[in-house]
Amino acid sequence: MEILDGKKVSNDIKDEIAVEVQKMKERGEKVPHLAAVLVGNDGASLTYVGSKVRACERIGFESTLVKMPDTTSEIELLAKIKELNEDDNIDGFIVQLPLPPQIDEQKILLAVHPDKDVDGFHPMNFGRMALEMPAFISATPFGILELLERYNVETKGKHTVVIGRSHIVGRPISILMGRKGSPGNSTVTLTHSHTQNIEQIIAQADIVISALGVPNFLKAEMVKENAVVIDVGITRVSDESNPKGYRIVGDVDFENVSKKASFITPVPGGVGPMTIAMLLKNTLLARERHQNNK
Ligand SMILES: Nc1nc(=O)c2c([nH]1)NC[C@@H]1CN(c3ccc(C(=O)N[C@@H](CCC(=O)O)C(=O)O)cc3)C=[N+]21
Repeated sequence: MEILDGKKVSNDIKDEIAVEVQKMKERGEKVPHLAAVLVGNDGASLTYVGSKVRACERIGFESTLVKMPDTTSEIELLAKIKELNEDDNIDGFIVQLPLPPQIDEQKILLAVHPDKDVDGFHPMNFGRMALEMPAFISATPFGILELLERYNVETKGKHTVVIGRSHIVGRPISILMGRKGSPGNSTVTLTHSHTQNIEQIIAQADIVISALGVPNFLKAEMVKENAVVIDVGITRVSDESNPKGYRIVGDVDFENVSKKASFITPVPGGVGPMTIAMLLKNTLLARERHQNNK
């Protein structure tokens, strides 16, 4: 069994990006600038956005954190998005999800200019991704592809079973794994809450991607010998012995599944850190495209 070390690979990617930033500086070019909009003060969202901003600092990007109160109206958020769309200093931005209930998420995602949509959540980018056109690929699925590629995990002709059909992970990764090229060329089954005989389907998988958010869902008995197991679950469970008062757990019973898997991602330290690295990669791409369009 080999661990797909997202922590290490994400650090490698950040180092690679830092080299590119240094070259930009030497050419006298403006460095990439990422903005993140955070509405409200959800604890987990604050943590993630904080990590994104810190990562920007580390690699030499500029970053802006826009904090808005949880009473923000849809109109106010749309006005902020318009401002960021028009601000030539900002190469890319994200609106951290989830949003408070008074705000319609779909309206917000549609308002982000596709060229600045480094989350890849706009239907234009999703559609371009599905059609194998150049696009911003959302960071979590992009991170999974990058991990598979860097560890030379064969995906061609393999049966990939995706568990969960969320718009930000399950659905896009099910499309990406079946696209032409490498990683890709996989035969994909997308499973969800209405899937019948899900255990029989998972048992046939060469690659299992679990994006469910149910701790310990995937047990050793459920997976085929030598399967590749990607754990996208991140659930906070309270833990008094941890200084933070919680720890994060994945969907996979790592201790037992790892004995059977050929490759497996840990939680923490697997897909999570890759998400941040690929967001930075998308921001670098946005900067380069922006530069070339001038
Ligand atoms: N507009 C938007 N874009 C996102 O990309 C987005 C979002 N909204 N909302 C929430 C999810 C979740 N997400 C994570 C990012 C990093 C870790 C991460 O670094 N996890 C660490 C541990 C972090 C911890 O200790 O909590 C790990 O798995 O090792 C996890 C989850 C991005 N998301």
